[in-house]
Amino acid sequence: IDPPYKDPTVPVEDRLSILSIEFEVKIELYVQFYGISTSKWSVLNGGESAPSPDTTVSEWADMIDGFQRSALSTRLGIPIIYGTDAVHGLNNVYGATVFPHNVGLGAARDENLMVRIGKASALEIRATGIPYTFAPCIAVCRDPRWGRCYESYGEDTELVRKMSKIILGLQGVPPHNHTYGYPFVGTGESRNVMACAKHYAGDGGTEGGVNEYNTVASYPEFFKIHMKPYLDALAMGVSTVMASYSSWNGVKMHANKFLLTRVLKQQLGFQGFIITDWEGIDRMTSPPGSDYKNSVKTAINAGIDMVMIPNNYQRFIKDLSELVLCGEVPMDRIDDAVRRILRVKFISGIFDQPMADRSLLGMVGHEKHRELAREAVRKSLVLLRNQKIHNKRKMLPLNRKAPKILVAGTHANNIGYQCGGWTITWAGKSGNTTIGTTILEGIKSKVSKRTQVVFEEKPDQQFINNNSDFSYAIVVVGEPPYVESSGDNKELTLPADGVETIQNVCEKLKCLVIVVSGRPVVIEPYVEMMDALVAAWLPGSEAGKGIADVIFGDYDFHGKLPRTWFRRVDQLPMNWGDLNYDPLYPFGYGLKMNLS
Ligand SMILES: OC[C@@H]1[C@@H](O)[C@H](O)[C@@H](O)c2nc(-c3ccccc3)cn21
Repeated sequence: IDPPYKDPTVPVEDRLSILSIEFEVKIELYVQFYGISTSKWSVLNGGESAPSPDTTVSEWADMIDGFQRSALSTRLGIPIIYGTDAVHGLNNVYGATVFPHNVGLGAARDENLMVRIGKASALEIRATGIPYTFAPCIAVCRDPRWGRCYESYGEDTELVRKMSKIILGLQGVPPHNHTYGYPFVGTGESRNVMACAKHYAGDGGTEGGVNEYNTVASYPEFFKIHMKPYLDALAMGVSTVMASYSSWNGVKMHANKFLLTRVLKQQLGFQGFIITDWEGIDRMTSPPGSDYKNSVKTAINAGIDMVMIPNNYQRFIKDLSELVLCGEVPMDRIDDAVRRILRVKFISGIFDQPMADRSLLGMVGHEKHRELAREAVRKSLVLLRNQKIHNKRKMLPLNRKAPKILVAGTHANNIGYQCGGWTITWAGKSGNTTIGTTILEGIKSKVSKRTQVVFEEKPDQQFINNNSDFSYAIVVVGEPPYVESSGDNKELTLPADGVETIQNVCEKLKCLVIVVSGRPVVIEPYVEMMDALVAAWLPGSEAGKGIADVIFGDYDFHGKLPRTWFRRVDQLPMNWGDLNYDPLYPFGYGLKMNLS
């Protein structure tokens, strides 16, 4: 007969108490690490440690079910929770729907769309057997020089709070009388996943936008700008919160007992679990890991419940065991962490349905999800400039019956570029990295059969002079993919080949420039030569269809800037509401074509 804690009809808190007593040796903490698993631990893949890019969904499910079977075969049979960064769809898995990155969703400002994206993402995540995603990032990016600015919904806290509704799609909608701060995951047929509000807190406020650095602010300012989105996450029943690598006023977040325990757990009443970032304990010191045992003590006593350890988990267990045995980490701190993790595991349904639901395999990359992503692309585009041509009609919407058009630019025919970082691989890559529609393909499918579409990635002046019969040109340029610290950038200039293409094309032809980037970039010097300018952010796998829908006039523009578009980087940081606010285009700016 199964022990009572395995009986789904027993209330969660009772299952919790029964199982907690069952623990033979309580000092074995839940160690979140990659690779091997046992009953009390869990498993994850970081951005770069997923199986090979061409792993099929069913091979993912086989792998994770394999981990789970080993966990269930132990004495207590406590299932693991496998975590992954599905931050804009199931972005690790080839063929999954890749939604626009958060900066574009912030431009769309559509809360209902966020819930639908969360639901669709949860179905695709669940198809692999994964019950847990390290999303959403609810950072409030205050400086676009930060390499993770595209993971933030915008510079404005209230906008980020609204977009955090994706949690309701990922985890399901809790009942109206749900206890504030108590984890919620729907376990019905909707197939939800555990979410993770990250990175707590102030990750988007570091000085100079330097990743993992230091956010300087008074507590009222820090709370108002960076912590308020966590109030919404707790209200929606977010199951987990990830601590930030960064510091507040010089104190590492992973060591901050006031913010982790006093505020988040005690004042706000968060009853899920707090997880470190990857090697977050190691990075509490410089060089990383240089005072490891003391960092373990500080982090666990500060309120960390689960620890993400990709490699040397044996050292962690040894150090923590010694710290508990000699009383430097109290047993009731361990009990609290274990209860929180088990609570979330019970609530997630993983005890009752530990194995992958193979009936969901067809959900990955489903046409309905791609249509949803196409809608998200449409709504994320921001029209920044739309000039009259020869004092007649405006550049946009484009004439889909034009006899001959030029499509140019490094980002016109490149799935990897339009998806950005966190796509198949951690940093993302150039080329045909997954299934989707490039911007060139979208244009070709939208124009008339008689229209000749010429694609030239980097046309020189000779090419333009030899082809003066183009009706107009569409130039698609932007940033190459980047992730975390590799995206930190003080100049924020377009790559030289992008600037050259704009100049070569737009000086001679009527041109629409589409910028594919994770953030505003330097464009003021070139704007005057553009007849139209669209910010497309990092639109994902369905960029081609969504962009063509709008620039040819089937839909009007909807997006508004989720962040200030600066003139020069020496103005940064510069956010809506600052004194000396002198942007090229202000927060909230966005034109329409006013289609009749
Ligand atoms: O992928 C797991 C987590 C992710 O959820 C966090 O948002 C992110 O800060 C993060 N950085 C690394 C990571 C950074 C450098 C080297 C190796 C891994 C791993 N992770």
